[in-house]
Amino acid sequence: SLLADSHSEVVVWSRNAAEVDDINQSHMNRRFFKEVVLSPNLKATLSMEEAIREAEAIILAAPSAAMRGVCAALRPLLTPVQLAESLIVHVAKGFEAETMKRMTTVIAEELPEYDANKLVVLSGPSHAEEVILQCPTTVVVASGNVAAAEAAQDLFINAYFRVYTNPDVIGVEVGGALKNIIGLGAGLIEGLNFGDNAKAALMTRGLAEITRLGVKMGANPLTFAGLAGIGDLVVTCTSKHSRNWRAGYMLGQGKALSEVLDSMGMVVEGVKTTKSAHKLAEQYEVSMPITEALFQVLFAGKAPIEAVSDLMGRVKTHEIEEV
Ligand SMILES: NC(=O)c1ccc[n+]([C@@H]2O[C@H](COP(=O)([O-])OP(=O)(O)OC[C@H]3O[C@@H](n4cnc5c(N)ncnc54)[C@H](O)[C@@H]3O)[C@@H](O)[C@H]2O)c1
Ligand SMILES: O=P(O)(O)OC[C@H](O)CO
Repeated sequence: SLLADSHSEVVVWSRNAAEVDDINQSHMNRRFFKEVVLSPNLKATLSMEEAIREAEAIILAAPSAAMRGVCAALRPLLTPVQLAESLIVHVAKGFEAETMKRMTTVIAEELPEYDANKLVVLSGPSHAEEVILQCPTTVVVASGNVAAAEAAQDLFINAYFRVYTNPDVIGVEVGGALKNIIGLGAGLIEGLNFGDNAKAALMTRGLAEITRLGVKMGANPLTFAGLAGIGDLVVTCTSKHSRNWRAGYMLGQGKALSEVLDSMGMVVEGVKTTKSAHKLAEQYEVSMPITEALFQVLFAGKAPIEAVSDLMGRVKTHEIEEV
């Protein structure tokens, strides 16, 4: 919808025939956005081949768990011209669960003929529910290739969608993935009725552990002070639109994880990301107490109230690591 506001031909590929019909016939996507009328520039198709035919830019917007499969299906459809010239941008915020790989790594592995350095990640505080209403939104695009990042900036930027560039692909991907864990925690705190001090604490100390792991993985620490770090963390921990926050809220109210996920009907990236980050923390020997607490609640049956009590009772320490 955002791209169709500034570009004449935008085609969405979907597996869902009802969704495709709704977009093509009524210019609506009522499964997700009840009352929004979409641009007539936006078309939908059930055929991936048709969606990417002659595409100058390809946006990969599937959930992280689906990214490898989507790219495997895309590979034989890309023409030599597209492999050499098309921009590929992904917007997924998570890791591959089994391998803990970042999305640009997964995409590069599945599209070996495409220059991996040209891949772009777009991230930042950008709930679709607000972008589609043209509410002012800012994001960051990162690529190892400055020209690719700037091409993505030019592709997406418009009067209500401001796009910054950043060369730090690792930081932007890690920030976008890990903020979802803290979003789950913020919802959980609210579900327990623990108030705003606790939420502020979770966001602040959450950013500390996101930064700690990100830097060990090779990120620039300053990226976490930007849109893909604190920016997205704030929106996920405070917005009524956040699926991660909502899932955490239900957990805090005592609902079981399976019940919560069944009721969402949309991806809650933070659940699988908690498992990945838990493993990454071990691998990189980084302390991530909030992630550990969420891991215990999600996968080891620990009561949320007990997890918070454990967090508060940890051994006393300095705030700033170098001290
Ligand atoms: N929703 C947002 O506001 C938002 C903003 C920025 C980034 N993201 C990220 O974008 C990604 C997708 O999130 P979403 O909000 O669209 O999730 P969603 O659950 O709302 O929608 C996911 C869509 O992908 C489709 N899908 C799932 N598996 C698929 C597969 N194997 N092949 C093809 N299609 C498949 C689903 O049918 C659905 O239409 C996530 O990583 C999320 O973190 C979401
Ligand atoms: O609804 P959430 O929690 O998946 O968050 C969506 C986006 O990442 C917000 O920027």
